[in-house]
Amino acid sequence: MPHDCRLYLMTPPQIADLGRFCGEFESALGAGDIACVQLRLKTLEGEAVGDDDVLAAAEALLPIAQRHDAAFLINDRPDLALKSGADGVHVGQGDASCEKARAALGDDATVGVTCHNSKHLALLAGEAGADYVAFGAFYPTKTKEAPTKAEPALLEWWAFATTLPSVAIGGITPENCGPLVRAGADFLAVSNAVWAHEEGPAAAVKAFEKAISAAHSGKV
Ligand SMILES: Cc1ncc(COP(=O)(O)OP(=O)(O)O)c(N)n1
Ligand SMILES: Cc1nc(C(=O)O)sc1CCOP(=O)(O)O
Ligand SMILES: [Mg+2]
Repeated sequence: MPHDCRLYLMTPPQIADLGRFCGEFESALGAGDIACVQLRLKTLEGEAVGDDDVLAAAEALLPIAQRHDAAFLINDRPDLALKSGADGVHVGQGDASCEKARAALGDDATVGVTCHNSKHLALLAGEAGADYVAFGAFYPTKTKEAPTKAEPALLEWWAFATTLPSVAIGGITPENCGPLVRAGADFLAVSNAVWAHEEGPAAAVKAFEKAISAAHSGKV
């Protein structure tokens, strides 16, 4: 039987109304087991998101994540992770290096690294001290223009070859997550499938839990 796979929730790239979003965030986290949250704010009407916006969102969301025992990571910026008191940071290949993020945040912080569909990048990230490696995109995604396409076989190989946790990302939904769970993904990183779910984020989280559990028990 595959080991447990858990949800890793990414915020939407834009949060227009932080007060309202806090309610949705609380309802998603209250609906099931979410291991980790990533605050991933990107451009708003073509304008780069300001540091103050990230810090304000972190200040509002971090206590909610803590109440629900979810680790809270900041995307891209080790400096803002440090300032906000987050548990860690997720860095991509064009962001600060894993080593720099670790030096800024210390040994206890969580540092995750984007590795696209590359065993080589993932092995380098592991050597550099990453706490997890992220592979993607597994499915077409509306959230960003993903530069690479990854296959479940990569997750299988990773789980066989190493003990470092893997995160699968990109267009993952309750309906398509089964092969990733069965391939040994430790975490499913999801955004649009939760925030744009027609019955709301709590229903989405419950649907993911059901689908993960069905995949573990071999029903899909
Ligand atoms: C868990 C996780 N995996 C991959 C990414 C993508 O990071 P990156 O390539 O730096 O792209 P942006 O998210 O910065 O657009 C991620 N954020 N989280
Ligand atoms: C942020 C991100 N990175 C990806 C990668 O392939 O590295 S795919 C992606 C988008 C994830 O959001 P959704 O669940 O809405 O598809
Ligand atoms: Mg990045």
